[in-house]
Amino acid sequence: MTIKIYNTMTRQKEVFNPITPGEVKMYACGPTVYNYFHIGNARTFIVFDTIRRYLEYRGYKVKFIQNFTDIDDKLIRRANEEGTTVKEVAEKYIKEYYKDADGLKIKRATVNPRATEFIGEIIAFVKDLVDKGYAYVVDGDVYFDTTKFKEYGKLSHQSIEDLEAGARIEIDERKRNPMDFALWKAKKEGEPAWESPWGEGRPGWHIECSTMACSLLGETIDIHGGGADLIFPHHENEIAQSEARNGKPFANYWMHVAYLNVNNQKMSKSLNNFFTAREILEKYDAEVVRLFMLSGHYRNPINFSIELLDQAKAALERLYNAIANLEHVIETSEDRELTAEELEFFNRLDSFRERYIEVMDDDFNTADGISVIFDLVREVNTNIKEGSPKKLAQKALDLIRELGSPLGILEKSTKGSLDEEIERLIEERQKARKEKNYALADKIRDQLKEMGIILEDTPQGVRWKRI
Ligand SMILES: Nc1ncnc2c1ncn2[C@@H]1O[C@H](COP(=O)(O)OP(=O)(O)OP(=O)(O)O)[C@@H](O)[C@H]1O
Ligand SMILES: [Zn+2]
Repeated sequence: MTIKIYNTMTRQKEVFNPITPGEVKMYACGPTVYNYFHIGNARTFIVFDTIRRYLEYRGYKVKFIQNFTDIDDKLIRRANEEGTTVKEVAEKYIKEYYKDADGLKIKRATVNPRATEFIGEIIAFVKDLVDKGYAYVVDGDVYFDTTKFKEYGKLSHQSIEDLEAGARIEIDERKRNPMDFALWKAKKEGEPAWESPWGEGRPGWHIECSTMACSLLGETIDIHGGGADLIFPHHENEIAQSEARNGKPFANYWMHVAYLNVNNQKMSKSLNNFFTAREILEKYDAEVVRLFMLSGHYRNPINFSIELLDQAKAALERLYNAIANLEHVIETSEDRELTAEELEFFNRLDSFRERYIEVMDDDFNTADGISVIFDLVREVNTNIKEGSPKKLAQKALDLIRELGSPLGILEKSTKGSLDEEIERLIEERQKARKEKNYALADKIRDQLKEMGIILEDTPQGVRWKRI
C-alpha cells in the first residue's frame, strides 16, 4: 500500500516516492508575524500538522520546516503604527504564534526559521541569479526576469502571455516585464535594511522561502505547500527562482489547502471577517477545532460557523463517551476467555485500521478517516458492554486512540475535561432546582443520561456514575 498525493503541478494524484526512502523533506509557508493568526490560517497549519503526523504514523522520518516571515511591508507598517521596531513586532507575534499553535496541538516543526536569520544566504542566492542572467539590478532593486525562465506559469497552469494580459496595468518603468518581481528591495527612509552588493536593502518575500527551503532541506525537496492563495504568485515565483538557480526541480509534490470561508468568502484580515484562533480557543477545546477542520477534505473549501463547531463538539463528546465506557469496562471486568462472538469482533477490529489507512493514504482523506473512527465507535458501543472481557475492551480502546492521534484528537485523558463538563452540568441542575425551575433541571438530567451519566440524589448531595 502506498500514499498518494494530489500534486497541484500535475493536477493529479501521484504515488508518493520520497527522495530518500523512509524520509520526508517538507516545507510549508508559515505566517507573516504582524498579528495574531486567524482560524483561516489555522486551517492550513492544522492540515500540514496532520499530514506530518500521518506520515510519521506511516513510519516516515519527517523533517518539517515552517518559516516565519519576519520582514515585510505589513510588519513595517505595524511597527510604525505602534511606534516600535519591526524586530519587536516580530518577536511579539512569534511568541503569540507559539501560544496559539501549541493551544491547537500543532506539533512544533523541526525548524521554524526566520527570514532575517538567512540574509547572508538570501544575498548569495540573489547574486547567483544576477550572475546567471536571470535577474537585473535597477537603482538598488533587484528583479527576477520572468521571461528568462521558460517554464514560468507551470504551477498555476498559465502562460506568461495570459498572465501579462491578466495583470493589472501597473506601469513600473523599473521592470522589464510586467510579471517580473522583486528579489531585493532598496532601502526606503525609516525601513530596516542590510548591506548588500546592490546597496542597503531588504529581501523580497518570495526569495526568503526559496532560500530557507533550499538551505535547510536541499535543492530538491519532497513536499512544498501552503494555502491555495499562495499558488500564484508566491509559489510560482519560488519555483522560478529556485529552478533557475539550481537547474533541478524545486519540489516534487505541491500541496495546497483550500480556504476556510465565511459566507463563501475567504476568511482574511483584509476583509475583516475573521476570528482569531485565540478567540475560538477561549470557548472550544483544541480537539473540537481540529475535528471541525479535518471533517472536510483539505482540498475542499469549508464554511466556518459556530453551529458547525458545536456539532463537532457534540461529535467529539460521543467519541470520548465510548472511550470512558471502555475504560470503565477495563477497570471493572475480569480477564476471561473470549466467547466465539467476542473473538470474531476482537479479530475484526483490525479491519478498521486497514480501512483507515486505505482512506488516509489516498491524499490524506481525513473526512473519511474520521468516518472510520465513528463506524468503529458505533460497533464498539454495541459489542462491548459491562462484563465484556478486559482484553477486548483494551484492544478497542488502544485502536480508537491510535486512529485519533494522526488527527491530533482523542489524546486526552477522560478523567479531566469530561468530568469537568459533567460537574458543570450538575451544578447547573442544582441551581435550576433551587430556583424551582424543574423543567430545566429535568432537561439537564436527560442530557446527562444521554452522555451515559446517571445521577443519584443522596443526603450527602448529588452523586453521579456512568451507566
Ligand atoms: N482563509 C484561509 N483559509 C486557509 N488558509 C489560509 C486562509 N488565509 C490564509 N491562509 C494561509 O495561512 C498561511 C499563513 O499566511 P499569512 O500569515 O501570510 O496570512 P495572510 O495570507 O496574510 O492572511 P490574510 O489573507 O488574512 O491576510 C498561508 O499558508 C496562507 O495561504
Ligand atoms: Zn513561502
